[in-house]
Amino acid sequence: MSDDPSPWAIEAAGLGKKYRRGWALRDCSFRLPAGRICALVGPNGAGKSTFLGTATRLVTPTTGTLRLFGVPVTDPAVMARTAFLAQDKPLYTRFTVAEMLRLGRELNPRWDQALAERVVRSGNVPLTARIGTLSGGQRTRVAFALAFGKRPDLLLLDEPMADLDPLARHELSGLLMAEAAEHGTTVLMSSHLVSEMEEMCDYLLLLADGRLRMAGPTDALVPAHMLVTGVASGDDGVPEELRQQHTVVESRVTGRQFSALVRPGGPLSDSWEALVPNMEEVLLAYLRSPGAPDLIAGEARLDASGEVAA
Ligand SMILES: Nc1ncnc2c1ncn2[C@@H]1O[C@H](COP(=O)(O)OP(=O)(O)OP(=O)(O)O)[C@@H](O)[C@H]1O
Repeated sequence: MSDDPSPWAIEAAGLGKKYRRGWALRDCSFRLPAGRICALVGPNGAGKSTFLGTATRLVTPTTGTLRLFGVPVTDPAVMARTAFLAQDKPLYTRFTVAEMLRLGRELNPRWDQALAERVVRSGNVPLTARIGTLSGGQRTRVAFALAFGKRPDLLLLDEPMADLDPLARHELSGLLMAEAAEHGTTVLMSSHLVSEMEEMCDYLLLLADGRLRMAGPTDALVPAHMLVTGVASGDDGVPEELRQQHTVVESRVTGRQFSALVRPGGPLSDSWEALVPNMEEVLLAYLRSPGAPDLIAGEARLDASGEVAA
């Protein structure tokens, strides 16, 4: 989208949402380049749906600002460019599938009927069936068809794959990646299926307890870590040299051996064995270690006033 004022699909600056029980999202600042497929991960209650709610104007932030393609999310112009697949997949149960797609066509000027029908038909969902008679997974497919059919520039998906069978997940994630690549669509997708996210996504946001713990391109974040094992030494078994020269995200001592997930600050000692972790190992280490320093990659950094952070 060359005429866009901004190469950033999402810019969040100091974004926060406070409910009576407390902060659901706190001081969330990052930016997501247009055209990326981004995983939004984190434990239950981390604030993922709350963030997606702010991007779809269903949730009004308590603090901060959010811009989509350089335009404040409060500007009605951005709504035509986004599609949202909510966790509970709200659809009209009395409508038939065909009527639901017709509604999509009438409400959206960029509607792609052929694509929407392809998504529905490839799951053998009859166009004449009433939504209320469909299985959970079939309804999800119809909701996918509505979101894809809108041909959005930004597709926001809240746990889209949760009730799909493995075959349907595979097929729809393939379609999602192909559509995104062909049309330059930016996708932000929350999910607990980390290994699937690792295959699909090239950008990552990790939320925990309402806070952004990690943000950036996956090929910058994941390889910034190593799994290190060696002979335990020192007071608590974790070698002092490891702590002094590298950032230890998580460590464990079993008998005479220590193991740790670290962000190397330089070459690692030859006396330790080092392996490259996968995305799940990195995410789990951060989630088990709330005190570990956050990792916001340079490209993703924005400060609370919306300036590019150092
Ligand atoms: N409308 C609301 N009123 C009060 N508290 C809310 C509301 N919506 C969310 N919360 C709280 O905000 C926090 C974040 O919730 P949110 O739904 O954003 O988490 P999530 O990461 O999407 O979780 P999950 O993986 O379980 O879907 C939770 O503690 C939740 O109880």
